[in-house]
Amino acid sequence: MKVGIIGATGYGGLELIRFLHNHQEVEQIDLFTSSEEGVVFSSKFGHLINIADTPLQKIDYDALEQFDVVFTSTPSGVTSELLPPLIGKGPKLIDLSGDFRLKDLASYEQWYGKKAAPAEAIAKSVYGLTEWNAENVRHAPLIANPGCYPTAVLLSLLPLLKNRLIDPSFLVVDAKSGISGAGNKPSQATHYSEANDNFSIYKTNTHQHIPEIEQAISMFAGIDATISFNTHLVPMTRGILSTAYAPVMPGVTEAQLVACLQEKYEKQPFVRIISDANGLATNRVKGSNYCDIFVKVDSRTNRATIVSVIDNLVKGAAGQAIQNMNVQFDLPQTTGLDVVPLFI
Ligand SMILES: NC(=O)C1=CN([C@@H]2O[C@H](COP(=O)(O)OP(=O)(O)OC[C@H]3O[C@@H](n4cnc5c(N)ncnc54)[C@H](OP(=O)(O)O)[C@@H]3O)[C@@H](O)[C@H]2O)C=CC1
Ligand SMILES: CC(=O)N[C@@H](CCC(=O)OP(=O)(O)O)C(=O)O
Repeated sequence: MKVGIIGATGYGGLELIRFLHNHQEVEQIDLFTSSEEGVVFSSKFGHLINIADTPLQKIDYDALEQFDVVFTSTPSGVTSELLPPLIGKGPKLIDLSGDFRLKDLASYEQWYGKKAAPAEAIAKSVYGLTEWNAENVRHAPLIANPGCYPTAVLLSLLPLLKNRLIDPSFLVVDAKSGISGAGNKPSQATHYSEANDNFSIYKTNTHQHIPEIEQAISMFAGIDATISFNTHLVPMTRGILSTAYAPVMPGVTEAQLVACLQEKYEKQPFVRIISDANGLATNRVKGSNYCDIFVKVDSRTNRATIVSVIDNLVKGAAGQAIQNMNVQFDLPQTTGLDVVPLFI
């Protein structure tokens, strides 16, 4: 397979290269840039010497049409303009940004504060939450790869919501992310002296992933839910830990919640249901495509505590994107992604 990556110099792009390099069906990886044409990639990223010694190429439609797959890992507002002319032209398109996730254009413009992609292009995109949408992913010309937080939140909540085991009218999600979630562009919030030894809430009640999570709950669980969702910055590089709270439906036991999650994911290679929360931490999945999930009912409040962890750059971005590529090319989902988490 011949693969192109636009946004290769970003964190998502670097993770795509790391996994695609070890993917046995990928024989060529070309790297594209909007700002550093001609720069030899390994001269910029020394850890890739003898691995990616090719020059960065200018983004060019004729060149892009020759690939089997084009990944885009660019800031929001870029692919809404860049990708529509390429849809159906040859390569499968897998977009890591939020530009094609929301089916409602007004919602995108409200939450992202940017102009939405053309309606016809959005209509052709398929939401790439692999464990829930593989059949549609297989045939899609354009995959909207899910956001990092929505991946962690949805994988843990959807089975319980779909089976009506928890009450969707009171869903509270408290999520925390490592700093690489903000990408490679420095900012005040990610400045070492302000992020290190600190813990902060951000985008309070206004995070752009709220409509994405609500849309997916409607799409996959058939429920119109309104969630409380907040995000926090943790002084670590990678990882997301999401803690959700929801009332348990009358008569439902903890054992039923666990069984529901186990049944949904028993044949899915990347989702693991954990029986003991002790040790449930981002380092269990660091560098890997795993999502680990734990559920426990608080018998005093009759509310369930539902916890999930992912690596934001892998299952939350590049790993899931390659998992979707594997589905599209009828390869085992684990191809190129079968790595042991780093842990330390
Ligand atoms: N970081 C994460 O954990 C996650 C990120 N995402 C999403 O994935 C996308 C990429 O994220 P991330 O890798 O962190 O971002 P980065 O900021 O690290 O990298 C983005 C890259 O996009 C390229 N770029 C910037 N502007 C343009 C443009 N106008 N046209 C083409 N390319 C451009 C840049 O490369 P160059 O200058 O060489 O063109 C840059 O290196 C974002 O939309 C992000 O929201 C999704 C899930 C998780
Ligand atoms: C820590 C941090 O800043 N994380 C980013 C993740 C953004 C992201 O992944 O953006 P899209 O999915 O919307 O493209 C954030 O919370 O906005």
